[in-house]
Amino acid sequence: MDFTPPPIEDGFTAEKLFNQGFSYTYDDVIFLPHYIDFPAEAVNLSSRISRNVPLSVPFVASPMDTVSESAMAAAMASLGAIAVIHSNMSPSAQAAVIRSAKSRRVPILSHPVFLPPSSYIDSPDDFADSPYILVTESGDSKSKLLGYVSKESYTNQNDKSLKVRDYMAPSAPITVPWIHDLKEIDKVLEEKKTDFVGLLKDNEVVDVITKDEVERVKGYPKLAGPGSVSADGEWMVGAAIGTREQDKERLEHLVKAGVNVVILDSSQGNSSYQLEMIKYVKKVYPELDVVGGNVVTMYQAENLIQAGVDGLRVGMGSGSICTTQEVCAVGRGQATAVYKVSSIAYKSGVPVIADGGISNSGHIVKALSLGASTVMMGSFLAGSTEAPGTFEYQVRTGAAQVEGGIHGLVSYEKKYF
Ligand SMILES: NC(=O)C1=CN([C@@H]2O[C@H](COP(=O)(O)OP(=O)(O)OC[C@H]3O[C@@H](n4cnc5c(N)ncnc54)[C@H](O)[C@@H]3O)[C@@H](O)[C@H]2O)C=CC1
Ligand SMILES: O=c1[nH]c(=O)c2[nH+]cn([C@@H]3O[C@H](COP(=O)(O)O)[C@@H](O)[C@H]3O)c2[nH]1
Ligand SMILES: [K+]
Repeated sequence: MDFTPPPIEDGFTAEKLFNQGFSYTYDDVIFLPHYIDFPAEAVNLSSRISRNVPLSVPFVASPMDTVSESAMAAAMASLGAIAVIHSNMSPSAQAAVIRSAKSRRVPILSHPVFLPPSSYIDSPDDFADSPYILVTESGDSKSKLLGYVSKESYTNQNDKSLKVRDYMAPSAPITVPWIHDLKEIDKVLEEKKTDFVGLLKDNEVVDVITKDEVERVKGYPKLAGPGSVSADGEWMVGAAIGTREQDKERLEHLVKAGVNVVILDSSQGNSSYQLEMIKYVKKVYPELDVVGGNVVTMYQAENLIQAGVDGLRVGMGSGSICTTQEVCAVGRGQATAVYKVSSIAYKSGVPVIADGGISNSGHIVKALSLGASTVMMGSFLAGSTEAPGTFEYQVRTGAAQVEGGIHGLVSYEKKYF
């Protein structure tokens, strides 16, 4: 950068601000504007959730049962981000969620509905949130496709006493292999002049993708990189485990399902239990990245780094529904926690996940500018999965805004408040 800033000390450097004994949350601090000498598009958001797991977009969906299961994991991976599957389910169920997310190629959430030919449709609700009902020989996703009924043809159908076979579209819907990505699906929709296709995996219809959905997702702001695809060409998925004996068996299931990074899910990560688990993972699965936490102090972080973690999850009491500070009287303002832990983690090449308390893209810019490599979100993402598809848009506009936001900051040599 050819611009040399004028020697005017104005505001506080981060070094000074975060060493006065106070603890700041994101909303207690704001950066001073500086000098811009590159376009927002020049900001590259690609990052790493842990030492060896790269992301095109620095967002991580939190291991919460209201946030991260297969739909969120597929959507995050397709956007170049990642989700961490929660562990409030059996090990085999958690492994199945990982497999289902890794076996998709489109970020569109669909829940296909199937009926046998001799059944009736009683109300539009029978369509659930799918615009089509597929008619198959035995009414399930694995049997022969016979035809389909669209929601509007059902509502226009005046004689509701008819069986679906009497008014279904006679031609079986077009199907394509599940491994088709959006571009390939779009081509088939054009060529076959159809409004939707079924995705077939081992002769089972696993998804129904409509033209409208493809148009909607295509319209999103461009994203920096490809989806977060692992070396084996599959989408990347994370998973949370605890630090008890039975979590070692859980981990075995997850590794077999292809998990790419495992997060030790604890409100206080600096414990003998977690140190043991970190050493266990590094010994038994040296190829697997393990993230330790949660931590908020340099001492906690140092212990986990010495034990061999590949990432640190930072936050105590920072989550929107977090009760740690009220319940246990421990925690730290998230801006201070991220700044302090990042200030030593980067010396060991350990990426920091700023976990919790994100409710707007300004918080994301702050977390990343204070030293985090990625931000982990729960409530900011949870609301969007109700309306399938808003989630992708939220992340994409978040990424675009963050590109813009960081744009004004990274031109700093040091950060001023
Ligand atoms: N920032 C925050 O406040 C965070 C809160 N959480 C939430 O808290 C939930 C669980 O966190 P924790 O209760 O801390 O779970 P935890 O599993 O870390 O601890 C639960 C209790 O079990 C004990 N324990 C853990 N491993 C043990 C072992 N091997 N042998 C004997 N005792 C052992 C712990 O000391 C603790 O008393 C997470 O699933 C998440 O929902 C999670 C992360 C961050
Ligand atoms: O004390 C807690 N009790 C809980 O039940 C709980 N659930 C989630 N979390 C933590 O909050 C983070 C998500 O925070 P946001 O919703 O603000 O993104 C998550 O990533 C967690 O760190 C919890 N903390
Ligand atoms: K939290």
